[in-house]
Formats: sequence, structure tokens, C-alpha cells
Amino acid sequence: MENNILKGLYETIENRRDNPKEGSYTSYLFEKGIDKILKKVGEECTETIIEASKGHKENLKEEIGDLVYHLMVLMVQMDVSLDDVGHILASRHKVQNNKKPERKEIEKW
Ligand SMILES: N=c1c2ncn([C@@H]3O[C@H](COP(=O)(O)OP(=O)(O)OP(=O)(O)O)[C@@H](O)[C@H]3O)c2ncn1[C@@H]1O[C@H](COP(=O)(O)O)[C@@H](O)[C@H]1O
Repeated sequence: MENNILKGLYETIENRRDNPKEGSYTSYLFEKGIDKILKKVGEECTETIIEASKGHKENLKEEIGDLVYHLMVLMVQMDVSLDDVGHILASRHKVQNNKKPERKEIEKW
């Protein structure tokens, strides 16, 4: 996914928050508020899981698009920038072999 697409979409979402527009789905979400946004993130996450588990790749791409969009609405609502997340991913990217060691079986209760 091109970084510019995410940046452009983020800016449009910020603009919809600051200048509500008639007929805009994004403005509708901001008007409804945080509970509605969280509900949509949950729904899109569930739909993504369902399509992945069925192996429906084309539907999966659509659902991931919906999920990313709704996550970005949540980011704008909570004032989390793309750079905030980018910095976290970049710092983690430097650290490899992240799998935690298996816990030992409990033998004695
Ligand atoms: N990327 C998206 C995007 N992805 C998904 N959706 C909307 O997310 C909704 C998901 O479908 P659902 O069936 O789950 O929801 P619904 O029944 O329509 O709505 P609810 O009543 O459940 O809230 C659809 O209405 C889609 O239109 C999006 N709406 C807007 N954008 C982008 O946001 C920007 C601003 O759009 P507007 O705010 O509409 O001007 C534009 O660049 C758009 O492309």
C-alpha cells in the first residue's frame, strides 16, 4: 500500500472532523462519536476474520480496506498520528526474534 494513500486519507478524515460535510460518511461517524467508531472497528475486525477463515481473498481485501479506514477514523478521533504509529513500528522493526520463549509446563500444582 502506498504511504501517500494513507497520508491523503488521514488528511481527508481530519478535514471531515474539522469541517463536517453533508453526505459524508466520515462526518456521520464523528457526529455519532467514539462509541459508534469503536463499534465499527469491532464489526470490521470481525468481518475481516470471517473472510480470512473462509479463505475468500477478494472479500478479505475489501474488509481489510474497511478496517484500515475505520481504524484511521479512530486514530483521528483519539489524536494518534500516522507518525505516532510509524515510530512504534520502526522501533520494533529494529528488534528481531520477538517470539517469547515457551513457558515451562507446570508439573507440580
Ligand atoms: N475509505 C473509506 C471507506 N471505507 C469504508 N467506508 C464506509 O464504511 C461503511 C462500511 O459499511 P457497513 O455496511 O459496515 O456500514 P453502513 O451500513 O454503511 O453504516 P453504519 O450504519 O453501520 O454506520 C460504508 O458505508 C462505506 O462507505 C468508507 N467511507 C469513506 N472512505 C473514504 O473516506 C473519505 C471521505 O469520505 P466521506 O466522508 O464519505 O466524504 C473518502 O476518501 C472515502 O473514500
